[in-house]
Amino acid sequence: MEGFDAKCGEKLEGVNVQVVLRCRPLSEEDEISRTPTVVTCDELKGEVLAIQSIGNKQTERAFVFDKVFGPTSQQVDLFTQSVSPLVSDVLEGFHCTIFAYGQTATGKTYTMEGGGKMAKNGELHSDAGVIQRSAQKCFEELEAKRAQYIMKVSFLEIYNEEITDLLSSKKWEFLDDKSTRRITLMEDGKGGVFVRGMEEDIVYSADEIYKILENAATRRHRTANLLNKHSSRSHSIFSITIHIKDISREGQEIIKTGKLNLVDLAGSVNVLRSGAGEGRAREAGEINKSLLTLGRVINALVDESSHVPYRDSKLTRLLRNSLGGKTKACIIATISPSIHCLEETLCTLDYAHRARNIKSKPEINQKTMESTMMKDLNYEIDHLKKELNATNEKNSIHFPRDCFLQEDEKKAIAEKMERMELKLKFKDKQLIVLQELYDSQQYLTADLIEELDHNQIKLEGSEKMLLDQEEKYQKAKCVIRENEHLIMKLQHSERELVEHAHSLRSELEFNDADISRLLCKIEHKCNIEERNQIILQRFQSHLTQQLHILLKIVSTSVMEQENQLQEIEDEMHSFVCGKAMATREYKGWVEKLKDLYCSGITTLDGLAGQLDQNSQLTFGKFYSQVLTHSTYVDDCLRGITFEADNLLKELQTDFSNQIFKLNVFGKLQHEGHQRTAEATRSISNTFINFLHMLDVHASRLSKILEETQIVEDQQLSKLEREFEECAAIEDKQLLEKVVEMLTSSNALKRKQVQKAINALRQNAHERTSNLQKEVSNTQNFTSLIKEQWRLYIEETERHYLENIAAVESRRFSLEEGLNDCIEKTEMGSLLWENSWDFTVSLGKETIALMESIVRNGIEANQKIRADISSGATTALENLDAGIKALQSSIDCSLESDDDACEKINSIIIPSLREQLDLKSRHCDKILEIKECVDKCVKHEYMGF
Ligand SMILES: Nc1ncnc2c1ncn2[C@@H]1O[C@H](COP(=O)(O)OP(=O)(O)OP(=O)(O)O)[C@@H](O)[C@H]1O
Repeated sequence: MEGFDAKCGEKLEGVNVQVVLRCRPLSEEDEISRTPTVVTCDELKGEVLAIQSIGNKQTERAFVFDKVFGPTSQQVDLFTQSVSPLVSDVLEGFHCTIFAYGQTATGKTYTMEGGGKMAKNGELHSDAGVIQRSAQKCFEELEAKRAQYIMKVSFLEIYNEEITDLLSSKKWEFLDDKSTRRITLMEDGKGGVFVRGMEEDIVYSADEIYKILENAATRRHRTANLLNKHSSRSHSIFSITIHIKDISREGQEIIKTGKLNLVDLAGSVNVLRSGAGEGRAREAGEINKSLLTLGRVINALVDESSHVPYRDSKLTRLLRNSLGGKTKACIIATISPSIHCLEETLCTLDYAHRARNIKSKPEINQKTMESTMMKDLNYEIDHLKKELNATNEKNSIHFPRDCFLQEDEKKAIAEKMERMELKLKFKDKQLIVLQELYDSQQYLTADLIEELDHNQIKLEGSEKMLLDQEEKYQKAKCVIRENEHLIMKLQHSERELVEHAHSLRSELEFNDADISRLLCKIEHKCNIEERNQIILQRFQSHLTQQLHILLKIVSTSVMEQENQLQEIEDEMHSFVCGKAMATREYKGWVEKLKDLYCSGITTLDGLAGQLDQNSQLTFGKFYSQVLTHSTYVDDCLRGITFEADNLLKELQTDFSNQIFKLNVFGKLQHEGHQRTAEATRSISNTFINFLHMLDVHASRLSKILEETQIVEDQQLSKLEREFEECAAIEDKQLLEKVVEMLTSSNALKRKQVQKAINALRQNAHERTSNLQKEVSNTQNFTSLIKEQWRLYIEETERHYLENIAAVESRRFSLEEGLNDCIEKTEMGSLLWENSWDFTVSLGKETIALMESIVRNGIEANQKIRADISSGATTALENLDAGIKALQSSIDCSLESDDDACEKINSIIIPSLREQLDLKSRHCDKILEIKECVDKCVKHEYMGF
């Protein structure tokens, strides 16, 4: 039908595509959940307002369309106002297309096919869609005009860029055989396309169309269940073609051909939001491809671009004439008022609004009967054959009733039928020949497919080998990982050993620090002893000084006594001289007194000498004791120092031995590490080489595979191309030179196919031998690497055992050395404890001795003091007795002696006072010495 001669058609000026908008009501769920609406429809103005919230702002976007149908609009309203005029145009000979475009579930199918409820008693249901209503209108109008017509319908579905004929009843029985079910688009050689293998049903009433729709719906339902198909993801095209016989103004018989395409497009759902999985994404992608291409076609048409990408999808190829061509087009854009669909709604509104700018140049398709019959005969043969088959099946011939209204026409048609039957027989023969050709082609194709399968199997074998290699590679990787793990463990144990050695070293250092602390203590002790010596020396000097002072005081006192006695003697001498006469008789008494005094003084002198002697003796004892003590301490310290020195020297020697051993051990460890590192480095190099080789082989393999694929693809596509070309050429020429062409074509094809097969075999053979070579290379290399790896493992194990033995022996010797150290340290500490006890006991003994010495000295001094006191008392008593005797002798004699007596008294009293003073000073000094000794001994020496 695309092949009508347009020159005879009426031409109209370019008209814009009509775009109507339909907004569905809210769904029940939306009503229940009180979903807000964001779309307002003004049917009178033909305007739609969409309210958009961006942030806190609300913006309204207005879109104007040719017609707007709000949520309350009915099916009949839409049909009457927008579709019905187009149906009238179809009956005038125009080609018209109605697209339903919009988001999923916005009512495209509802608008086109209705709500599923069919007509009852010839009355359409209020839910009936555009298809039913159009069909009804066509029949009603044609019947009303009593026109002669033939009406045919076709129903196609495009899903994943594959076309399915929804009318082909036979084919639906072989759902598994995809090749029989799918039909293809072919170029008609005049710039148009036709659907090869598509069935067109001749219909005589609207009811038949309803039935067809019902059947197609059932089939689609079955397909949906079998292939997980859904109307949302497929495009459907329902076409009604009407050939109407008419009389032109010039009185010529003409045939007008009107066609109405009713297109229910796939839902324009956002692919990303659809949650499509891998398979679904492909589906969505393909649908998107069709929709995108439709969008691009619309854009190109709006922009009046030089290239319109009709060929990019099957949908646009099929509907090429419907947009921007000679067809009148109407787009019914469907939207939902729900806020949840706002984004898609805005897209639909933009898309539809833009489509309003598309212009097309509709033409009436009408031809004279003769030319139509002549020119379309070839095209009609196929269809007539089908019609004949259909009528044969029903055992009668069906033509529209109106075709038989006149006898002339009946005769003409009968003649025509005869002619056509003859032609049909001829065509049948041609068809048989063609069928044979087709069968031979099928065999060839089957052979080729078999060859391809064979190659595929080989390819799969190669892939399997590659997978095996990959598996081996993975295993080798695992072994490497295990060995790495082993090496890491070894390194870990080595680290632990080093840490242990460090801890031992730190313990030794700690012991060293202990020993140095002990040395410090010894030094401190020496210092204390030195200080004690100094204190003792100071005490000694102080005591000597005090004793000197005491001696001095005693000698001064003796001198003073002598002076005083001298004075007394002088006085007495003068007294004696002055009073020689008067005192002669008392001379004896004085002589006696003098003797008494002399004896007292002598006693005192002896006592003082005794004191001096006693002090010197005490001092000598004390000094000798101090000397003995200091000699003891010196000897003791010297012995201890000697012992400590020896001990320290031994310890130092031990330490240096240990350090030497540690150094040796560290060196050995270092060497072991180096050995391990070198071995690891060598093995890693080997493995890197191995991996590199594997990479090289793998890349070579993939390259070979790629080359094979490319070559095979090229050859196959070349073969396909050649076949296509050949088929196309044959299609054209077969009608004229079927026999010659068949022969030459068969020979040519055989030759080409043979050539291609030979080339394929050759290539496959070459690739297989290459692959085998590569695989044997890889195997050799892998076995080499395995051997190297085994050697490496053995060497590593040997090193590991050696290292462990070395570490064990070093550890043992270190332990021994340390035990030695510990024993010596314990001995040292025992020695120090003994020396400390000895020093303490020595100190205690010395203190006790000194105390006893000092106590004896004090006692002796006290005794001397008591003796002196008793001596002095005796002397005083004797003096008192002498004086009393003298007084009693002179009391009654000489008053003049009073002066002499007073003078003597004046000398004697100060002398007595001085004596008392001397006595008290002597006592004080003794006390001072005692205090000083106490202080020295208790506070400074004993350290209280
Ligand atoms: N204008 C309307 N009035 C009443 N019901 C409607 C209307 N539009 C759509 N519906 C209902 O909404 C549901 C979905 O509609 P429909 O299947 O026609 O959507 P669709 O756009 O064809 O979806 P898809 O793209 O998935 O094929 C149906 O149950 C239909 O009855």
